[in-house]
Amino acid sequence: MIRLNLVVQICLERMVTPVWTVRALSTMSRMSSTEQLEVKPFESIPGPGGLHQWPLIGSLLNYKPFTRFTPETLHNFLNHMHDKYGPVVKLRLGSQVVVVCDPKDFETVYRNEGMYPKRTSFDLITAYNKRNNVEPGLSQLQGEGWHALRSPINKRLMKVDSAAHYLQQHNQVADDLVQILATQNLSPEEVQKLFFRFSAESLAVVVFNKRLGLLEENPDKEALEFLKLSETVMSMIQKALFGKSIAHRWFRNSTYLKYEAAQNVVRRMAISRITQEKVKFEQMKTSGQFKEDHSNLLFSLLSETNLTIENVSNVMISLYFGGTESTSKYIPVFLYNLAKNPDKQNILRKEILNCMGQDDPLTTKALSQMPYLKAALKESFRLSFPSAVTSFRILPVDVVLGGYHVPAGVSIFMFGQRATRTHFENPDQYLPERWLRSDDKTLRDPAHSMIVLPFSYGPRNCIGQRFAMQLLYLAAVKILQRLDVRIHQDSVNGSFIYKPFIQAQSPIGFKFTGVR
Ligand code: HEM
Repeated sequence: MIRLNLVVQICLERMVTPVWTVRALSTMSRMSSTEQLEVKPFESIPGPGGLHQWPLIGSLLNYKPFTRFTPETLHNFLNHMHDKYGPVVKLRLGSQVVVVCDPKDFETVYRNEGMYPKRTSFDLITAYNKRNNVEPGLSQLQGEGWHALRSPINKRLMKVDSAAHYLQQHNQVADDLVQILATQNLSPEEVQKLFFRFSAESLAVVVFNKRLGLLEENPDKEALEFLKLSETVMSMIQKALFGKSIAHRWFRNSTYLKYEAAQNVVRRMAISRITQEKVKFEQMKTSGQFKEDHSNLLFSLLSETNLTIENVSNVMISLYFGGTESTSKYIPVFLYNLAKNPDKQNILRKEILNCMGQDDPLTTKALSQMPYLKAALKESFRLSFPSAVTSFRILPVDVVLGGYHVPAGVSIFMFGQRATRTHFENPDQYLPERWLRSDDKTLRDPAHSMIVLPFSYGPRNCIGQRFAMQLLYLAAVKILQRLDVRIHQDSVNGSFIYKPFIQAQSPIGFKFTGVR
């Protein structure tokens, strides 16, 4: 029972897509009539049989004490399944799911997801919304309702320069982060918390139009309260996601009550801040100071006449929660790959110092001159994928995956992590060079564009990816500009788990020393 919940959810929220890898899907060839004749029936997809296919028990049998796997090592379990059964596997993971690991199959799934791609929503949030009469946010909605909310945000957030509007303020937040790392001797746990504060502070600039002061020596009481409650909200979602709470669906258990109490206050605080900004916005409009250029996300959404304060607040809360945990967890992973590979770190630092010196802020111009930085992050995504499964979809139509017929309505997991190993030479090495273009403009190590999709793909991909990339670039650039990053010998050695985003099994022991 416990695992059931986990299973469906585990993968659904972290599917990943970078702007740079997207290739036109129209290149996918249609199947010939001979190939269609060879399609094997759904029933013949290999996978564990017998009790393993039973609705409830089947899911439980995947994990400890029946196997060596846990929900946090789902990626290892899925690898084990593919080793045993091949590239298409049928499993019980909550419901019956089909897991695929061939990028050609990912392409087929994305190509057939339709206008309103479907992903299961978080049941804890759904329960809260229903009981409190709160309108669902982006990640909870499906169908036309999802599309109606996503469209106005999409046109703003997915613009090439959507994050750049906040770059100056984000530089300041990153400077504060580096100052703390350079001057304070923090424990691995404190460094991890610091990255959380960095992400929360940076996203607050976007969703509330102002800094909260979380990196100050003595942050203000309300800001700290907001941070603490945000942490409670996220840890309760995590608990429900991992099957440690299931009863919240039917009654207010302790996980639900903690979530509800924290979420009520977070919502109140968010609505109050956004209402204050609305007043400011109205004044700017009256005095003719407001320019309809969509670059300030909050003002721009407040200017939409069909969105209420409640709608705008819901969107902003979705962005804040969608972005803080994911980004803060990935910063140390990226740094870990650079710290473990000092030669690559030095190449990157050289590029940074060539483009912007030791004290300058990161600008869009400098960013455009840093191919190694982009390759370094992409290679980090390949080697240390942010989520156990790239993406998860329930399709509206039948498809053929790996030669098997998969009917509409079946849950499909796209297990990109396996592809990030099988499609590359020296897959366990951190080699940013594999993404650099050589003189003849061909990739040195060409790979299918559907393999490394940290933000998933298509109309339901990660809406905050430009912000995530900006913060990851900034954290790396600003830190390497001033500091050399190493790992304490006794610290983690590449052992990562997923909760639901990647994180080191225990906080990484970084050593930061000045490079001046
Ligand atoms: C390293 C950081 C991040 C990773 C790896 C990540 C990954 C993902 C993935 C994989 C999805 C599901 C996409 C799909 O099903 O196709 C998603 C959805 C989402 N992400 Fe992110 N994300 C990150 C940062 C952010 C940030 C910074 C924000 C906000 C500013 C954000 C907001 C959201 C929202 C609101 C959704 C739901 C979109 C929808 O259902 O329409 N994420 N993210």
